[in-house]
Amino acid sequence: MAVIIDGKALAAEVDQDTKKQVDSLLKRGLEPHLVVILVGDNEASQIYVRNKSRRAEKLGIKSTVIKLDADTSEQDLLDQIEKLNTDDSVHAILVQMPLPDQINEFKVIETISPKKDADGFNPVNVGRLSAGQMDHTPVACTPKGIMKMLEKYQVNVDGKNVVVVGRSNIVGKPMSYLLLNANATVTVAHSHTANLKQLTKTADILVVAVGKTHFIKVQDIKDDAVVIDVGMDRDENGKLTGDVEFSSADKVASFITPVPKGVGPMTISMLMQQTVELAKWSKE
Ligand SMILES: Nc1nc2c(c(=O)[nH]1)N[C@@H](CN(C=O)c1ccc(C(=O)N[C@@H](CCC(=O)O)C(=O)O)cc1)CN2
Repeated sequence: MAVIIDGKALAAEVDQDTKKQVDSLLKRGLEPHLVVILVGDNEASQIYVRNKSRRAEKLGIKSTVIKLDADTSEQDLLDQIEKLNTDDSVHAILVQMPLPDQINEFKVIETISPKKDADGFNPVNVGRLSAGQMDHTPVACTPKGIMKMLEKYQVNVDGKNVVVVGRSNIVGKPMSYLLLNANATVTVAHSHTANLKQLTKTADILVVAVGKTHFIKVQDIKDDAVVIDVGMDRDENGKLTGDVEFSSADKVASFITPVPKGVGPMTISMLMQQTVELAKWSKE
């Protein structure tokens, strides 16, 4: 039976450390400030944004939520971001994804100052990450949280064959760069990959981020593989499930993340940690 990687417990540990750092910054007169922009009324996004601002409050981080109507124009959103870029009291800016169709996601990400890029999605920061320049570089929070999990559970990635299934800008691509920077041999698979399930079966570490309930089953996993499930899907009964069929996968894996309480909780904790880092870097 696999060891279950407890994302909720680890997130609480990260938060404790973040709180200590916030307390010490507050003593020096620096109040980290995160601004989250939510466009529209996507139900899940509203919950995530609420959770982000509650967590920030709990840790002593100032958080401001800007809510914009679903029909907000791209230009209005870009203008709003430009204003925040020049506001010295703001250290971190995040635009909640997904965005309504009339708004070009890339233009939005490109407009956020790389120095205030809470999500690490700006192309300058993605470029730095891909070049292995990790110092003072914000990184996408979900992959960053996964690296933290692997470290905590002493999973050595150096020289391991890692297969990342999914090539999104939020998870798959930054995940592959982080693993490559840590000396893993990384293959990124996606919907056009030939013989995908044969490939996943070769992975020492398998990261799955495809958004399809139980896409990976026990027969697709190598014995003793480490399985990281980034999926957050709903099954036919509306129950939250992952991309991996946990009930069978945990019989062959050495380590596995559950859904919920696996990768998800780490995302917000890493966001809080990154907000504090951006505040610190702004004074260096
Ligand atoms: N600008 C961004 N937008 C989005 C991101 C992101 O990192 N930056 N990621 C996701 C949503 N997300 C944070 O924004 C997020 C999703 C899920 C969780 C989480 O803790 N999940 C829980 C279960 C929650 C539930 O019951 O529904 C878990 O897995 O245990 C945190 C953050 C897309 N947009």
